[in-house]
Parts: sequence; C-alpha cells; structure tokens
Amino acid sequence: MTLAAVLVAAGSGTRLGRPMPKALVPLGGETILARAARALVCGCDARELSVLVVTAPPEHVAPFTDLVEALHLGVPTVVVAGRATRQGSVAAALEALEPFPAVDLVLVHDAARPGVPPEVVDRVVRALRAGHGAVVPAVAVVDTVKRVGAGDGDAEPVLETVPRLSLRAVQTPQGFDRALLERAHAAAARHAHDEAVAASDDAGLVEMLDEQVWVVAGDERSAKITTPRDLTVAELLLGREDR
Ligand SMILES: Nc1ccn([C@@H]2O[C@H](COP(=O)(O)OP(=O)(O)OP(=O)(O)O)[C@@H](O)[C@H]2O)c(=O)n1
Ligand SMILES: C[C@](O)(CO)[C@H](O)COP(=O)(O)O
Repeated sequence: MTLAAVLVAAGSGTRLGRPMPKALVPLGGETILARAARALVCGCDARELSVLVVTAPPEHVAPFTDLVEALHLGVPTVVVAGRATRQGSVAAALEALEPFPAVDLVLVHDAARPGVPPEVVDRVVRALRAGHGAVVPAVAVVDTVKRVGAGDGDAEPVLETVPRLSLRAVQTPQGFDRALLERAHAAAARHAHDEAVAASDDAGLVEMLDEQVWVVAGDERSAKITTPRDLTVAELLLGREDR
C-alpha cells in the first residue's frame, strides 16, 4: 500500500488576524507550516510516504515551495495553489496526485494543527492499513452541548440538550482510501452548482456517499490554531515542552 499526504495550508487566517497567511505565522521560532509539515511527515515515518502535497495561497506558491524544500523532509514534495475553500484546496491537491498512480492511501492534514503528535498520525495510518477506508482522529466533547433556535436579539432558545457521550470533536490528519476520497470530492463537485454540497471536513463528504467513517483516538495537542488565543496557547505549550 502506498501512502501520500496532503497538507492544506492555503488559508488566509482571517480569524487569526495577522498580515500574512496563517501558515507563515511564527510559532516557537519557526513557521506554523514548518512545524505542521515536519509533524505530519515524522508521524508517517518518511520511509512510508511516497509524496507530500502542500496547498499554498495562489500568490505564495514560490515562498511556500522554498520553505518546504528547506526543511529537507526526505519525501518528494509538490506545492500547488489552493482554492477559495478548504474543500477546494483538497480537490486541487488530489489533482496534483494524478502523476502518482501507485498511491492508494491519502492523509489530509490541516497546517493549522502543527502540534499533532506522531502517535495520532500512526493510529490513523494503522487503521487505514487495516482496511478502514476513511479514518478520523477525534477527542471526546467535554462541555454540555445544546441545540438552539433563532434568537430574539438578546438570547437564543434551547431546543434540546444533545447527549454528549457519543459525540466526538474531529481533528486531522484524516486518512482515506484514495479512490473513496476522490469519489467523495467528485460527487461534491458535481453537485456544487445545483445544491449546497459542502462539508467542513473530508470525512463529511465520504459520509454523504453513505460510506462508513471510523474514529481513532485524537489528542488535545492537535488542537487547531484558529484565533489569537489559540496561537498564544500553542506558544505556551511549546515553551513548557522545551523546559
Ligand atoms: N481555502 C482554503 C482554506 C483553508 N485551507 C486550510 O485548511 C486548514 C483549516 O482551515 P482554517 O483553520 O479555517 O484556516 P483559514 O481558512 O486560514 O482560517 P480563517 O477561516 O480564519 O481565514 C488550514 O490549514 C488552512 O490553511 C486551505 O488550504 N484552503
Ligand atoms: C477539518 C477540520 O479541522 C476538522 O475539525 C475542521 O473541520 C476545519 O474547519 P475550518 O473551519 O476549515 O477551520
């Protein structure tokens, strides 16, 4: 079985509010992109990985390429222009895999999750190799979760409390049988013009095909950097690891 990895890094980082793409924001003396790429490749075991595809904001393909090459990851790497949405960027990365017909398993990871520990990547790869066609890492939900209705301007009415025991907060890398992931993205693209077929993760597109998605244990260290507070927390955690 031949594994490829996709690192989606083409987002602008609007919610982080920095004057550069989120992937280029420094974290512990390196960029978020450098940390995420190394974490993903180390977790896979570079020897097992046949190609890494990185999506970059279209106007930053050249600097992203230089940055990734300078990491000497030991894996053939292709940097391609991302698209307007995360889903579109993953589709662009899948197209970039066309010259690699031997690839049959694909991991998709957010650059915005630079802290993913190698054991999480390993769990996803193992479950894939064991024959699960779509695998996501996830953690239990710790807060009480309520569904709400339309608010009156001051407050929103609670419709129900959702039992949380079986709820999971899903992370990346998400792993897929390549043919299944391509089928999921192709189906979403076919319907893009007549109905809203969008999912906030790739596994959601697989679910829309009525195919089974499997969950393995994620990790709090793999939290997504979305807001300035998330970046501060990530810096603090790195500082603690260094001590
Ligand atoms: N058009 C896009 C949008 C997002 N991503 C990537 O998908 C991951 C998850 O997206 P998110 O954390 O939401 O990043 P941004 O889109 O950059 O954030 P924001 O919504 O605040 O702009 C990130 O690694 C991001 O770079 C991407 O490759 N292409
Ligand atoms: C893919 C993801 O990280 C899984 O939790 C998440 O759905 C990405 O969401 P975003 O709004 O694109 O950051």
